Amino acid sequence: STTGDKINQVSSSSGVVYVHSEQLIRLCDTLLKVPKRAGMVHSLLEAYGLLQNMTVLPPHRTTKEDLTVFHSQDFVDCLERLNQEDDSEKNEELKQQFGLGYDCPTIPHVFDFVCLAAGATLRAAQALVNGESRVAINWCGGWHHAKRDEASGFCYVNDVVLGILKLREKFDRVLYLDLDLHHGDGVEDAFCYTPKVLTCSFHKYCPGFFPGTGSVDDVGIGKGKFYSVNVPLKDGIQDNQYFSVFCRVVDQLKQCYNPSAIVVQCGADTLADDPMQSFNMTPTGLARCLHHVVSAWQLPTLLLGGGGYRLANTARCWANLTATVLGCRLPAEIPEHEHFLEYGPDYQLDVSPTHRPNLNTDEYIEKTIAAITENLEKIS
Ligand SMILES: CN(c1ccc(C(=O)NO)cc1)S(=O)(=O)c1ccc(-c2ccccn2)s1
Ligand SMILES: [Zn+2]
Repeated sequence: STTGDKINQVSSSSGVVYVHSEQLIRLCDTLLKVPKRAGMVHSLLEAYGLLQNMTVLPPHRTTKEDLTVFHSQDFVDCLERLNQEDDSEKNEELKQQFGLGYDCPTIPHVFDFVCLAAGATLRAAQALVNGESRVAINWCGGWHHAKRDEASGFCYVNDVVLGILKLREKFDRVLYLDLDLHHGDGVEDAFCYTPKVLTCSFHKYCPGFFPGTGSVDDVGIGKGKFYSVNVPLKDGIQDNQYFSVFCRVVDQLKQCYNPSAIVVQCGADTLADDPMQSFNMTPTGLARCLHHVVSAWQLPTLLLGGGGYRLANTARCWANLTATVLGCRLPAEIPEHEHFLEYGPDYQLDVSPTHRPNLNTDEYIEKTIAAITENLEKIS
């Protein structure tokens, strides 16, 4: 019947995998810096009817072996030991050793969280490797600061590195784009010696701002030299200027690196009104950037979450990005659903920029892009 055809037509044509499970949401909702955010994101996607257009798959339950593909055995053993909430003295010293102190306090069931968050990114990457879809999404991933043997910057596991290593089983050259407000240091460090993964991070860069790395002169090492790209920006940047910088950089990367797959970390702490009070972006601005690479390039694409501390705005942003890759428009009114009241007082999908000075002068932007262009000439 035509109805049946229409339903088949929608699911097969979108070719988007969305990794989800109630347990994944439950564990992510316990994260101290983004409490309940995972549940808000998922229920907004559901309220907008976006889940019907995607293939929803459960995360892999990763084993310790899956995690030690990148992380050290000692670090993974420590996370497993801390899984039961246990604040005994002997653990205090152990925690310090693995960065589980200040920014990354141990949450209950931290090992269960790590296994499912990484497992969701690995299942998404596997879908691209298997050819099950062209786009795969894990909004519970994108923890880009975690190091091989240390938690850092609210990140307990580097699911991004694990996902990229999974993609490398099939794709020769992986381009990593990090749109989070913060430098994607953990991912850059993991791949700074190899030309097989080109990491490109757009982030706030100024004295004293976490993590402090990611200057334009930070280009990678050895065989990886010029395969780390950094786009350091100042406070107050808005949609149009960001989109212009974004296109001028990524179009060069497409041309001179010719990636076979891309990974985009879509951290939403760049949005206007985020508690980080830094950039002045809107979900529409980020969606234009994503559309430029995902829809125009038609490459296997892995989309991940990240920062974003105004929780309703982060949900608005990732719903917008999900609709963008599905090619469908969302009504401007937030639909009635469990978390509806969190979207007051306007209950609108879009977020407006605030009135804040933009410190990114045209001269600064031109100088930065010129330096990046000069570096990229070395790999053309
Ligand atoms: C540990 N830090 C990070 C690390 C990573 C991020 C991040 O989002 N990375 O993508 C943000 C802050 S930090 O030292 O800058 C901060 C800790 C707490 C911060 C805070 C908390 C509330 C409002 C504003 N800032 S910033
Ligand atoms: Zn961030």
